Amino acid sequence: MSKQFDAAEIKEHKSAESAWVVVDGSVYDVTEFLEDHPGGSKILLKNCGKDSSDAFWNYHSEKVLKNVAEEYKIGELKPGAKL
Ligand code: HEM
Repeated sequence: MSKQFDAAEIKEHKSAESAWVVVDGSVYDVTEFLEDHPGGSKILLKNCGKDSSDAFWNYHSEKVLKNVAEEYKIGELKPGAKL
């Protein structure tokens, strides 16, 4: 079973030292990806520490989630957790 995170923990990871994004209930540690993000580190960092599903789907296809994000997945948002 994958690791589950509560909202408080996710919110702590919103800096270049540790940057997590949540898309559709999955949690991704994108710290190492910030500088490689084709859309730039700034916009990605701005969306860390929170649920960025809407922002994510504005700019990416399903392929990006499956092929690129998967590598950075560290777990799931706890069911019922409110971000
Ligand atoms: C797991 C997190 C993310 C991954 C793995 C990721 C990956 C990528 C990739 C591979 C691209 C290249 C374009 C493509 O292939 O579609 C891209 C572009 C982009 N991403 Fe992300 N991204 C992530 C999160 C975000 C978030 C949260 C935002 C916030 C809005 C964002 C904004 C953008 C923008 C603005 C572009 C440029 C789009 C363009 O040039 O048309 N990304 N991203």
